[in-house]
Amino acid sequence: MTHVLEARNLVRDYHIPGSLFRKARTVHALKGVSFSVDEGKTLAIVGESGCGKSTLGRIITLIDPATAGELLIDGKKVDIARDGLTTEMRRKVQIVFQNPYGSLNPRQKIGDILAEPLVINTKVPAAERRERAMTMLKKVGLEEKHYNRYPHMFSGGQRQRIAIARALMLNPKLLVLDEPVSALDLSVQAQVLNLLADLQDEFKLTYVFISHDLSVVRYIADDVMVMYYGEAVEYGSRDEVFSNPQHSYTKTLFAATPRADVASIKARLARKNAA
Ligand SMILES: Nc1ncnc2c1ncn2[C@@H]1O[C@H](COP(=O)(O)OP(=O)(O)OP(=O)(O)O)[C@@H](O)[C@H]1O
Repeated sequence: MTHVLEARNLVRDYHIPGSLFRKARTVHALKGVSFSVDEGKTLAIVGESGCGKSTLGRIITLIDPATAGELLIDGKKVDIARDGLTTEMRRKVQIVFQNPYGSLNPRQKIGDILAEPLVINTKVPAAERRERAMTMLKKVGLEEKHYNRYPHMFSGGQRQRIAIARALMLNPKLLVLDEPVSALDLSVQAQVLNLLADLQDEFKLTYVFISHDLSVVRYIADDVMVMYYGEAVEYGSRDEVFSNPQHSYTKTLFAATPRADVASIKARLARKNAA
């Protein structure tokens, strides 16, 4: 079976120019990271701040280039230097960021926010754009009456639903979710995680879920990759990694994390495991 996403030995260096007070230096943000994700599955990428999670997310989403390595999306090799990237390839991968306040244009109505990816990337006529935006609003648990409202009129959880809806407008295969629930209250986190699980089932979506929160990862992930200073120090199925962490960093990380599972998260996990 072809993986929806495969990374082989991805490397990313950042060159920081020198100044009067400091020598030029290179930050090795990713030091050769390899993994794959199959259709409909979720790979969680965990690690503390600065370990390279977001750098990896930006490379997978084709926002940033890698310095070396190979990236395959849906079996097709991506030019990691980004030259010659096709629109089709870009449409297959979308990203949802942590901050639903910052990622939506405050001056745009929700309907226009959702239609924008279609305006930029397709020739879909206006009436159909409106219809597709309305349909997507309902898929993420919002209503038609929200179409003409502005982002500031929504709660944090609703805004994250809007960001998810926008990411799905081009029917991507892969969603990179960069700390998508970290800014939300615990009960709202559970609702958004359940929505993501439902959308994954419905659209056979593949997720790369970037998080520092192990209770969330435990709920959402099929596989887990633990990163530490730009390296994958642990990579395996969720159960393997959680029940038998190998690396000393992972053991410390797990020991330091409170088990704050929400009741509804547990219920959903039980349903997922029983399926
Ligand atoms: N544009 C950049 N220029 C220089 N260094 C960078 C840049 N982006 C990231 N880095 C460095 O690369 C390393 C990895 O950063 P990255 O943001 O990927 O980590 P992270 O695990 O996502 O952290 P956080 O959770 O805080 O976002 C860090 O040392 C960071 O300082």
